[in-house]
Amino acid sequence: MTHDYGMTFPRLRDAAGTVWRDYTHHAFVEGLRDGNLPREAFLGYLVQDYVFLIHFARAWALAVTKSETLEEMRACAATVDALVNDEIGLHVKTCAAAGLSEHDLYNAEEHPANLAYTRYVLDAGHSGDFLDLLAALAPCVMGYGEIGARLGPVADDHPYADWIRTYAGADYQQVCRDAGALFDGAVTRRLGDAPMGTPGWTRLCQRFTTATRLEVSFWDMGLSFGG
Ligand SMILES: Cc1ncc(CN)c(N)n1
Repeated sequence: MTHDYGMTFPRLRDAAGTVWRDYTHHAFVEGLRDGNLPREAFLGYLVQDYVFLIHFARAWALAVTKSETLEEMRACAATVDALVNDEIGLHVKTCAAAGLSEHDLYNAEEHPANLAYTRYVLDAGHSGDFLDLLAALAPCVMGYGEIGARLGPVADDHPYADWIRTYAGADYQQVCRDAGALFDGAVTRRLGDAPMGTPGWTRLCQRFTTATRLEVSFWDMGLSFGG
């Protein structure tokens, strides 16, 4: 499946092998698709995902500081904005309907799977360079883009219509295309026109695949809330 998320992303996705499918076709995702995911699993996941997005936005803010060009800074800053001002609105609205305030969400205790993922991404940025960080960030952005595109469009009475529409929607798909263009430009700038085969490329593949595995663990965590 291709959604015009640039050239770098599909190469890293292919290098990740079956782990990518484990993530994008996980039982949790299939439960969202057919509507049979238990509500407790969804809400437990959503609370954790709110906290995830807070730390994920911190990681994109770190990417602003690791940028080498104004164009890179602007693209990373726009992603911080999309996370804390758009995507998170889904979580706030859905959880409010279930009786949870944003204060409750912000102060929720982090599940170890959540902690492992977000701190891995932040560490990729602290211990590595801009590309290390982008490679760790990419599975999150583009994976949900692929999932949303596959699960949408959806009927109004689907139990997970809001979630699916958020990721299938034009705004989120644009975030994915912008991130893909950012990634392509950053790779060309730092690794040249033929990045595959460079030592830097091998590291990117490792970062991307590890972050994808952490996405699988995140869905596993979500299912564990289902009782
Ligand atoms: C764990 C996770 N991964 C990705 C996304 C999509 N931004 C998300 N909300 N949560």
